Amino acid sequence: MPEQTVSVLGGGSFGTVLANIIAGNGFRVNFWMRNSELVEQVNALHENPQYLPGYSLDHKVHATDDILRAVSGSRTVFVAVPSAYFRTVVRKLKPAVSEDTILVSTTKGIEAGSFLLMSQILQQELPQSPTGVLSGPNLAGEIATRSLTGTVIASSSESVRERVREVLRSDYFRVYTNDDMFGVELGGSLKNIYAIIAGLASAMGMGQNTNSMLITRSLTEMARFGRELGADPMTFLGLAGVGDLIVTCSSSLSRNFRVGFALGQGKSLQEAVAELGQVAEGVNTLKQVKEKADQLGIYMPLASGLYKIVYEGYAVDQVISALMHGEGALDVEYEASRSKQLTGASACPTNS
Ligand SMILES: NC(=O)C1=CN([C@@H]2O[C@H](COP(=O)(O)OP(=O)(O)OC[C@H]3O[C@@H](n4cnc5c(N)ncnc54)[C@H](O)[C@@H]3O)[C@@H](O)[C@H]2O)C=CC1
Ligand SMILES: O=C(CO)COP(=O)(O)O
Repeated sequence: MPEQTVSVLGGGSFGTVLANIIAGNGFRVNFWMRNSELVEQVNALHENPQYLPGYSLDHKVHATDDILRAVSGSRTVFVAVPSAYFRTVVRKLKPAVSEDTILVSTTKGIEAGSFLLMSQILQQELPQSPTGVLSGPNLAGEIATRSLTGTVIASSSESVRERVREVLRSDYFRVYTNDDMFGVELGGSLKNIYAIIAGLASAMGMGQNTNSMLITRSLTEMARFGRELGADPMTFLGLAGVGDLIVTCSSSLSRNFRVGFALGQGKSLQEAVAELGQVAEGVNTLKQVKEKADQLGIYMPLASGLYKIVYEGYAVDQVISALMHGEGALDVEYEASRSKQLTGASACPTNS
């Protein structure tokens, strides 16, 4: 059987571990990145010294800076570039993809202005190709050390789900499936907001009680927002929802957590982002989600509180005090959602 080719676009840490898992499964991987100097280093050293120094890459990983060559002849293309550049990058693929090319986004962000998720951008720009979304508690640094990891491939197409499982599953990477692509993708984007809050709380010396409350209330808020936008709220109970929320709210490997931590140390957003030197998608996602929640009247006290701190200059203490003294709140919102169905009333009359 001839060697099959898979493409991975984006030479950051996640693109790098994905390329290596796929190559380890016997596929040739065309690994695209913009930076031609990095291409040479990756091909010569079999390592990505900028993003994952010391992590050996399979010899079936071939880096290139030619995006059309990277995708031609490939049936499956993973896109792992930051959301701010996603549309520009995928537009370039037009001449090289067809209805036989499966396109999978791994990017956990929301387009500014349009509120489109990355799979929706794929469908706009390359409507003939079937799409999927890969999401879950997948810190690249831990995948690189072969920590046992679970991920989710979400797509309405069974053949997309099956193909991605075939390409990615391995001894240390288990692939689950979900057909609620919108919910999975939204969960992956929303959790970055709450990871920033968890990082901030950690820098303030808060303990596990606080972290636990934050994660649980964040999950409520995410599911509430998702349900209003048409996601299946049950999706948030899976790996791409609560799973990813737990890991990014608990690990300093998360860039969003680290931005929050820097904010909690009293640094400005600009300082926090500059110090990170990589993309923390939650910074933009917060803006998009706050705007959407305001437009639709969705109650999001945690996201709104963070927005006040980050974008409106409120003192952290003032925001925390308002949250802690909020009006009575339900622990589990099942009753609230049921009463909404029965009465048509707002789903979220209570405070977080
Ligand atoms: N790093 C991680 O642990 C995980 C990341 N993700 C998601 O995957 C996406 C990619 O993340 P990472 O791989 O961590 O890398 P990253 O976000 O640091 O950057 C990815 C790559 O995109 C490139 N890039 C930057 N600007 C570009 C532009 N204008 N045009 C083309 N390429 C550009 C960078 O040079 C880098 O090679 C993010 O949206 C993230 O949410 C998902 C799961 C885990
Ligand atoms: O999404 C991730 C892990 O699942 C990575 O999180 P960060 O982008 O915060 O590093």
